[in-house]
Amino acid sequence: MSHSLTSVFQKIDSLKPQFFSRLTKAIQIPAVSSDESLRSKVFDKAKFISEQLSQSGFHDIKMVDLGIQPPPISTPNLSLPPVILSRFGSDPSKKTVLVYGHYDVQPAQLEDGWDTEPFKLAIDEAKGIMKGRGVTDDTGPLLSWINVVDAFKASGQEFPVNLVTCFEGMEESGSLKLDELIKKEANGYFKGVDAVCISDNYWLGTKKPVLTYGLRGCNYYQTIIEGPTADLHSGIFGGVVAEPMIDLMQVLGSLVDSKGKILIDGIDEMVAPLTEKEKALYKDIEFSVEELNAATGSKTSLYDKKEDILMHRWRYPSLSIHGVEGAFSAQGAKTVIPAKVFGKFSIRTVPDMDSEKLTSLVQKHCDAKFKSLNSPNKCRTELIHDGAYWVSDPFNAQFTAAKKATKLVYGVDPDFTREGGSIPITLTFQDALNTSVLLLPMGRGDDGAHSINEKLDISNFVGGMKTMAAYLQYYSESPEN
Ligand SMILES: NCC(=O)N[C@@H](Cc1c[nH]cn1)C(=O)O
Ligand SMILES: [Zn+2]
Ligand SMILES: [Zn+2]
Repeated sequence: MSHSLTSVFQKIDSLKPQFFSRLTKAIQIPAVSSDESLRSKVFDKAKFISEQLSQSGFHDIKMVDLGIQPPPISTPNLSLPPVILSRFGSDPSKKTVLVYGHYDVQPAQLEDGWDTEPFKLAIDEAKGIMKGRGVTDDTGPLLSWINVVDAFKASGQEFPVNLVTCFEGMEESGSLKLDELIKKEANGYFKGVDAVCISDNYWLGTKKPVLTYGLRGCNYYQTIIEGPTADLHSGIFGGVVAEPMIDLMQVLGSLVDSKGKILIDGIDEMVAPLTEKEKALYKDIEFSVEELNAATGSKTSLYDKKEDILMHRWRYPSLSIHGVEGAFSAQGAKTVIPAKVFGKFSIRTVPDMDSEKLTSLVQKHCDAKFKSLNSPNKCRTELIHDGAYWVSDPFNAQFTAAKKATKLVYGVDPDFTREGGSIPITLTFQDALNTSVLLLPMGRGDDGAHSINEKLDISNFVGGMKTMAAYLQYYSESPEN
């Protein structure tokens, strides 16, 4: 290892208490982008992050206002959270790396089944884990870029690249309007960016580090069914009015079967065929059905073979039903007929699916199913947001640098994986900035992102920061862009 990286790694180890403290302060802000009542908290977290950037010596810090959130939305004139742009260094002789992350988080409540308060970071050094909403997705990795700068500075080593940050607060809600900003700033704030790195996904399993070159996209829908003008007593009106929830259950139930097969006509035809070359890639990836079962805490896998699991996570679409707004969902036994219900579902998209065509197939399917019910209620299905899939070629300078960095930190070559989740803005970065994008995950496949008891292993936090540092160093030394 080069002398400079040795001393940076030592600083990453010795600054750990400061990094814990920074993470603790960030996690306690409930920056849930999907909860309109918590929007001010998302703004508070943006402010906290900009203060951290400033304290660590970043400059040209801009809190970019993206305006008002577009519909569908319940709160009128709700402002979108700012995008935080900043720089560390502007030396024309160095390469420039843009790092993207998101500071918003998924909702979380103790009652959902968390062992500890979700918005209070629980650090268990004995077990080697930290628990809290956002710790792995994506607050921990986002702050790590700032931590890495601190470690270089404390070690007295020159920072190897110019760093540009693009941190957003709406990723968990579709990255609304970020597209426009990136296109607008491609020749402005982002001019001269050589590479984009995103740390916002996970290792496939729990042992082997990975580098990621593909993501599925996500089209998120709601089917709205309305009838009575107000919720009704089911003893008085049950059996004599058409109930929106009964209609909705049938529409939602017609979308997918229990084996995960999507029942909407025309979708299979849009999926790129599997080639022999691609098929061969799956066999060398380290993963098993046992790892999947361990991550879900159950034996509910639809497939036994590794190849089937990976293909259905990475290269085939899936449809998930998430919940119903407007319906009774609390404890107890409320005898209500909900008057207006919003059924939420999403489709993870893959090459070569077209978002607009998909939406028209989904609407056609839902309309036809509802019509077949002969209900007097009203039904419509709308797209809430969509985000593109992304698949790239992992044989370039930054993947090579990240591979070398991973080997240095973890002692093994990483697997090259795709991801079942989505980061809507990835393709926009690649196209608008005309650069390669690297996904450099920090956490493990069993971290529980979006779930209860979200965690990040301390070894992954520290190892992840060292990998980031070494990747930047090696990329800066690469003869190619
Ligand atoms: N860590 C990435 C992530 O969790 N992404 C979200 C993004 C999203 C939200 N709605 C649509 N896409 C994901 O669910 O994959
Ligand atoms: Zn994320
Ligand atoms: Zn997420």
